[in-house]
Amino acid sequence: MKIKVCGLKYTDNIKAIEALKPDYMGFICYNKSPRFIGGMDDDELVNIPTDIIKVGVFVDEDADTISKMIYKYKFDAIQLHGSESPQFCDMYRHEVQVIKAFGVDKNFDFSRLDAYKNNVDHFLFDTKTPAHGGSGQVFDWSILDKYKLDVPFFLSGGLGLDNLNEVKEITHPAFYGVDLNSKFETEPAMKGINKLTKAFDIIRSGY
Ligand SMILES: O=C(O)c1ccccc1N[C@@H]1O[C@H](COP(=O)(O)O)[C@@H](O)[C@H]1O
Repeated sequence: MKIKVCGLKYTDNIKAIEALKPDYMGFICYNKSPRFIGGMDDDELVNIPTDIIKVGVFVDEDADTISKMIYKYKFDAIQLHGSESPQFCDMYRHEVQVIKAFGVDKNFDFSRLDAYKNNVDHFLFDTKTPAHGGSGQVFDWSILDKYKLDVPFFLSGGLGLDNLNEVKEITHPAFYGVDLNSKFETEPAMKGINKLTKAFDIIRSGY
C-alpha cells in the first residue's frame, strides 16, 4: 500500500516526514487552499530524496502555469482536482505521472472514468465538497465496489487515525494508496509527526 502525505510547505516538517519514507509527497498549488505553497523556495523541493515522488496538486489551473510549476519544482507527478478533461490530463504524461482526482458522493457515476482510463496513471477518490479537496470529510467507501476499471486508485478524504484500520479492510484489487492530509495537522500544512508515525505503522503493518 503506497502512502502519500499531502499539503506540505514547511521545511522542518518536510524533513521530518522524509524520514518516515512516504512514497509520495504532495504540494498544493491552488491559491484558494490554506495549504497553498505560494512562493515556496524551489530548493526546498529539489532537495527531497529522489525516491519520494513529488506531486503538484492543481485545481483547474491553466496549462502554461502547470508546465512552469513542473519545471520550477521538478514535480514527478501532478494531481488534478478540477474538471480537467482526459485530453488535458494526457498532455502531461510524457513528462510526469498524472493522478486525476474525483469528488465522490453517493451518486457518483463511475462510468465517467471510462474516458480517462488511457490518459492517466492513477485515479484519486476524494469526498465531494465545494472546496475541491482538503475537507477532512469521509465518503461512504462501499461505493468503491462500483469501480471496475484496473487503473490503480488512491483513497483520500478525511483519512485519519480513527479510520485507517477500516481502510485496511478495503480489498478492492485496484486500491493502490492512501492520501493523508488535514486530519494529521496541527495547523494548515503543518503535520503532526507523532500522528503520522502512528499512521505509517498502521498502514505498513499487515500489507
Ligand atoms: O488540501 C487542500 O487544501 C486541497 C485543496 C484543493 C485540492 C486538493 C487538496 N488536497 C487534497 O484533498 C484530498 C483530501 O484531503 P483531506 O484528507 O480530506 O484533508 C487529498 O487528496 C489532498 O491531496
